[in-house]
Order: sequence, then C-alpha cells, then structure tokens
Amino acid sequence: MKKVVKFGGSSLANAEQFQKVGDIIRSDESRRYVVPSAPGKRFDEDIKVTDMLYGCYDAASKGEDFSDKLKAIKERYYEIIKGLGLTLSLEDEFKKIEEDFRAQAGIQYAASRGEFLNGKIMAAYLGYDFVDAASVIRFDKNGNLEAEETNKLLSKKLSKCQSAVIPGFYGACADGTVKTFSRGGSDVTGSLVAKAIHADIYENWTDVSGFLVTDPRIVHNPEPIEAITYRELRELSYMGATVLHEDAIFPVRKEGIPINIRNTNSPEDKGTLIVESTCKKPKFTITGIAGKKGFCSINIEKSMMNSEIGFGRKVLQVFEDQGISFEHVPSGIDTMTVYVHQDEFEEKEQQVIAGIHRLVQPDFVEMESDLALIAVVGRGMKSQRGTAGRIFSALAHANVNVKMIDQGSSELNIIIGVENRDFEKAVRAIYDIFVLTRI
Ligand SMILES: Nc1ncnc2c1ncn2[C@@H]1O[C@H](COP(=O)(O)OP(=O)(O)O)[C@@H](O)[C@H]1O
Ligand SMILES: N[C@@H](CC(=O)OP(=O)(O)O)C(=O)O
Repeated sequence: MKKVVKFGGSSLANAEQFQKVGDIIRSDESRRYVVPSAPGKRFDEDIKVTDMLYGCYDAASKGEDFSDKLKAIKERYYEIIKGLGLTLSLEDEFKKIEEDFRAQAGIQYAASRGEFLNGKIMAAYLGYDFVDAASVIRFDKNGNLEAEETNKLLSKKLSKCQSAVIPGFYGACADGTVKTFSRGGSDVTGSLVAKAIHADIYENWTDVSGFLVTDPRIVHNPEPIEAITYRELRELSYMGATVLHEDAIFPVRKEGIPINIRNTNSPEDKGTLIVESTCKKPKFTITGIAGKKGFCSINIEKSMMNSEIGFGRKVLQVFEDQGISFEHVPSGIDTMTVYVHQDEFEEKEQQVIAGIHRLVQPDFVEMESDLALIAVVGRGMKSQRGTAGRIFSALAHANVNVKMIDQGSSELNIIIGVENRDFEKAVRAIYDIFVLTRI
C-alpha cells in the first residue's frame, strides 16, 4: 500500500501543527510520500508565508530594503524548528534566497521558497529524503506544466526513495527557471506525485473534515460530503470551493486514484472520498453549493437574432479577440447574454462594445456589473423533479432577485446569477432548502 499525503498551509502553520502532522504520518507506514505547503495562517489575522514572500520580493524588486521582511519570514521557520526541537540550520538557504532576491530571480522563484524551506524542515523532522520539486516537476517556458516529462522524472526519482518529501506548488523549466502553479497549487503537486508512484490513495489534509456542502465561512458548520465524484468536485472547485485546486483532479482521475480530503485537527474523521463514480446515494438532492463574486453581464438584443446564422460565433469572437474568456452564455430568441469576470472585462469594455456593434449590429447592448454566480451541483439532481423550482422558491422567500438561471446539459449543475450583495444570503437559502429540510 502506498499513500501520498499532502498537507496544506493550515496544517503546517506552526510547530504544534507540524507535530500533529508527524503523528498522522507515523501512524501509518504507507504514508511514504509527503507533499507540504508553506506555513499558513496561525490565526485569522495572520499572514501566510507565501504572501510574506510576495511582499518581500516586491520590495526587493523595487530596490527597497527588504531585510526586515526577510527576517520576519526567517522567524516563522525558526519558530517551527525550535518548537520541534530540531537542530536544523537554514542559514545557507536564507543567504542564497537573499542573494537571489537581490539578483531579481523572479516572483515565482520567490513564492516557491515557502514550500522549499518547509520541505527541508519536514524531511529533517520525519527522516525522509528531500526531493527538490525543481528537479522533478517540469514546466515549459510559458509556465505550463509538461505533464509527461514530469511523470517520467517523478517516477524515476521516487522509485529510488523508500520515503520522500517533495515540496508542493513549484517546479522548474528545463533551464532551471523556477515556476509555480497558481495559488493553492500544492494540491496539484500531490496529485502528480500520486500518479507517478501509482498510489493507492491521495490523502489531502487540511483544516476541515472533508469537502463540505458549502463554504463554512458562509454557512455555520455545514454538513460534510461523504463521497463526491470528480465531475461534481470539478464544478465546485472551479466555482470557488477552495479546498482543492481545480487542476488537482486530472492526474489522479486518469489513474483511478481516489482522493481523500482529511482534517489534520480531527484525524479520526473519515473526510470526503473523491472518486470516478459511486453507487453511494448522496444524502441530499444536491451534493454541494459554491460560488464567486465579481462578474459582469453583457446583454445583447437584436430582433430575429435566432434566424441569423453565426450570430453567437461573431459575438464570442469579439471577446476572443480581446483575450477575454467567458463563463456562461444564456440565450433567448432575441437576446444573448455573456457573463465574464469583471476584473478581466473592465479595462477592455469599450473595445468589446464597439466590436459587438461592428460585427453583429445589435438593436441594444446593456451591461450589468457586481454580479455573483452560484453553482448548485449534484449527481442526484437528474433523478429529482423540481430542483430548479425549489431553488427559485427558496430565493424568492429570501428576497433575492435572480438575474439568471442556467442548467447545464448534463443536469449535474444549475448556475444562478445574483447581485454580489445577495451572494451569501442566496447560498444560505439554497443550503437551508436542500439540507435543513433534508430532501
Ligand atoms: N465546500 C467547502 N468545504 C470545505 N471547505 C471549504 C469549502 N469552501 C471553501 N472552503 C474553505 O477551504 C479551506 C481549506 O482550503 P485551504 O485554505 O486551501 O486549506 P489548506 O491551507 O489546508 O490547503 C477551509 O478552511 C474552508 O474555509
Ligand atoms: N502556499 C501556496 C500553495 C498552496 O497550495 O498552499 P495551501 O496548500 O496552503 O493552499 C499558496 O498559498 O497558494
């Protein structure tokens, strides 16, 4: 039995958390490959080491004095080393980091040091081999993962290690330039390692007892999800459920390796099992609710739009030309609405509108900003009639104005558009109607 265990920043924020992690790993000898993140927040107002590194490098790149910022980062690591009673020195590593920051080694290199240093501590603490992710996770020059090459490098290296610590979040190009995944990317490293060693299971340890029906920062103490499919999870993580990075699913999914989300602070809890498919009936009609704020809608009207072949393609062409990706495109007979991320759209808004006028000569274009999208996801929705109706009724009772509703053709998800300010209220109303009434 071989297990890959990834521990998030919340599980490694200080020595006390490290000790819990040590106990978890030592309690099962199959936990042989460990992927740590950088130390996260010790308390609500604390700063994650990754964010401290971004700040420190920012000062360095402007030619400002960054010694205090680097000192504060060093203190975070030495607090852990001392608390664990280790004799490890990171002086050489910090000297090199300081030199590299002065030499403007790049923001991604800077961010990666959080995981690199934590990996060094973890390897010393456990007595496992340290494998620098820069030597086994390969990116191309544009920062895209080279999946096949990575798999080869990882399998070759790890076949020689009885047990190893591989820091999460980063890798390197063939020329050694360090690159990172997007935020939360240690989850992806864990998944790549699990694939490479043909793990029986990929355990992802965090600070909640599994994937919860919705964000615990919105609904107090939501129900955990016992089992969820990769497809459901992808929908939820894409729409903002931050527990697992949305790209962490692909490597293990191909190999049929289940992911188990577990709680470092409550290791006896079973957590959530993420699988290709399951005959386990979900406890409720819906599996989960997630959402994001910060969208804009562009509503285009033109009489007889329905008979104009190529209308939709031309509209989307305008967004493509401006390098803007779209989220949803609900349409009616004479209307078509495009939902985009507000921050991507705002600066190009006038070019997009001009482009739409030029290419499709609409009767009318209207925009609305500060919108939120909520995804209600569930494999059980297909077999239940009236799901959309219940959502509508719950939102109407909560006094939420529904701007859009879009059901995916797979019947796996329903997307609802509301105003940003109604977001939390809407999530709570949907949670209550499906979970509290247990239907
Ligand atoms: N549906 C959800 N289920 C569980 N946690 C969620 C959900 N949506 C958002 N979260 C948040 O995700 C956090 C865990 O992810 P993250 O902060 O990346 O942890 P880590 O530092 O362990 O990688 C939880 O503390 C919780 O606040
Ligand atoms: N430390 C990185 C990568 C990561 O995956 O962290 P975490 O596991 O704490 O989400 C970040 O903050 O984005």
